[in-house]
Amino acid sequence: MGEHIHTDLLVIGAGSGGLSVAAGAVQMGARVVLLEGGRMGGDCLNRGCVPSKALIAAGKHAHAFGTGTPFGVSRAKPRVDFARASAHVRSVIETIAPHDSQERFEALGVRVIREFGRFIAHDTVDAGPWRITARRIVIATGSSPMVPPVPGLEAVPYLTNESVFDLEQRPDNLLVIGGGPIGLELAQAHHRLGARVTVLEAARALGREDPEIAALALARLRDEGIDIREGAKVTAISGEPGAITAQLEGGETVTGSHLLVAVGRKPSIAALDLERAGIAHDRGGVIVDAGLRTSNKRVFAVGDVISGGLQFTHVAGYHAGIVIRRALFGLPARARTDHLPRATYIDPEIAQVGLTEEEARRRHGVHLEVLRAEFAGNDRAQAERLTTGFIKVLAVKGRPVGASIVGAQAGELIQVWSLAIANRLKLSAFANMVAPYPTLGELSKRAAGQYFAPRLFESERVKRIVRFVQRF
Ligand SMILES: Cc1cc2nc3c(=O)[nH]c(=O)nc-3n(C[C@H](O)[C@H](O)[C@H](O)COP(=O)(O)OP(=O)(O)OC[C@H]3O[C@@H](n4cnc5c(N)ncnc54)[C@H](O)[C@@H]3O)c2cc1C
Ligand SMILES: NC(=O)c1ccc[n+]([C@@H]2O[C@H](COP(=O)([O-])OP(=O)(O)OC[C@H]3O[C@@H](n4cnc5c(N)ncnc54)[C@H](O)[C@@H]3O)[C@@H](O)[C@H]2O)c1
Repeated sequence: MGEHIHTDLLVIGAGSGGLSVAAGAVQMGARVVLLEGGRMGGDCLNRGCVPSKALIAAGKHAHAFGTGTPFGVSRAKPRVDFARASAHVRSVIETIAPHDSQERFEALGVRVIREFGRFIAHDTVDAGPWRITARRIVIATGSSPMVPPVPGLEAVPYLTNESVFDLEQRPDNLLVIGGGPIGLELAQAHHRLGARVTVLEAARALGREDPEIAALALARLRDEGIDIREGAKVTAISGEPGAITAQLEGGETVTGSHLLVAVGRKPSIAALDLERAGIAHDRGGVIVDAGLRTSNKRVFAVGDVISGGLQFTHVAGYHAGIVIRRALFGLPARARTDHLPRATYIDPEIAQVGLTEEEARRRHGVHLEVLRAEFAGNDRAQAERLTTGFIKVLAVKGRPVGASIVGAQAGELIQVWSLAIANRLKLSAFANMVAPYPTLGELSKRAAGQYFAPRLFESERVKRIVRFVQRF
């Protein structure tokens, strides 16, 4: 047995959530121990956001060879060196890695132990030869790819987000099971780098998004040549390396050289022995209250491991702030969800914050006003021929309660709406703002303007006032 460590805060997992908790807490003077059994940086850095966005960027360069004609730049067939694209992905990870590294965290004063942890008591965790007893413990163990119980799947080589970024050779014909953000981002990136891609989605692709937004995005992906099949339930898998066949309900079969499974996530809790610490959980993960506290009062959870939570890096970071306030300062901080944005980095990009139109209509009924601005009506979008897309703002009594965007830079454009919803700003805040011309950002002002236009331009009262003032 190694050392028995006593500390203020023990963080289990050094991914987006755990690193943020550890960095914040140690800089505020707490004694912090951080456990990481795998790679520092967790999924986002090593197998998630960072490699996927890097591969998408490579795909964008290849795609640009075919889109210049309207600008007077003739099309050409790109020669893609997939191994170099992979090297680019690795080098982006390596460049960012020092920020999440053991060295950096040790320099901050965190005691980093590279072992998997498991509870042995309410306040104590074993990790390799170490035993750690802590006043507060944060579970930040994240999630791993869910593998559906499809007969035959285990007998063929299949890829997940844990292996797909290690490919050195382009898959010629990629089958993707799952039409969520992981499936579609990776489908488009590989397609642009020269793969044939078929997406098999059991229900509706982009099923969480506003249906109008999903429809527009999916139409574009299909136009590009990606075969997206919805309502395509895979009932069996067979084959061998290089020729894998998915059988669909109804009997149809689809064959590809590679298979990527992207059907959602399962929480990483199996090895934690949560029962030993009296921590309630279900299939979705660790159960927490609004303050992110588990059924064990000294234990909190952040990020993907939370049951029913939103699984994004920025959400894990937001959770970290709540836990620091509660665990270190005893403040009654509570996690909100109404202001949390998300973006899916397909082209056209999709972004959402707050309620969708459907949700807003259900909650606010006749009080809901839907404000829109089309990319085609924006001068910068015209200049760049980025005219596919729109922004939809859901407004109630002069305030935004949600915004949905599809189109170029949606993830950037959503941010003013995140700011507005987080701070309960009124739409008049957008009217007061001046946006530089010509920018896509003017779309937000245009959408907000839709709220005031009928009130100003169609109001008999306003017209009477103007006529009256003009007499003097
Ligand atoms: C392909 C893909 C693309 C994505 N793209 C985006 C994106 O663009 N934007 C976005 O916001 N989100 C994205 N995500 C989601 C994002 O990666 C996660 O939401 C985020 O990583 C969650 O952070 P976390 O800290 O909860 O967990 P993780 O980052 O998974 O970290 C958990 C860590 O805990 C460690 N661990 C597990 N069990 C133990 C244990 N018992 N003891 C010690 N250590 C343990 C693991 O090794 C891991 O390092 C993407 C995910 C994937 C898979
Ligand atoms: N841009 C981003 O921020 C980003 C990118 C990737 C992932 N993520 C995060 O990771 C999470 C997981 O992503 P995901 O795409 O794996 O999951 P998801 O749950 O969002 O989508 C999975 C899809 O697979 C389908 N599916 C499930 N079982 C199936 C089956 N047997 N056959 C065919 N289809 C099936 C579902 O209907 C669903 O549409 C996301 O919810 C998100 O939080 C975020």
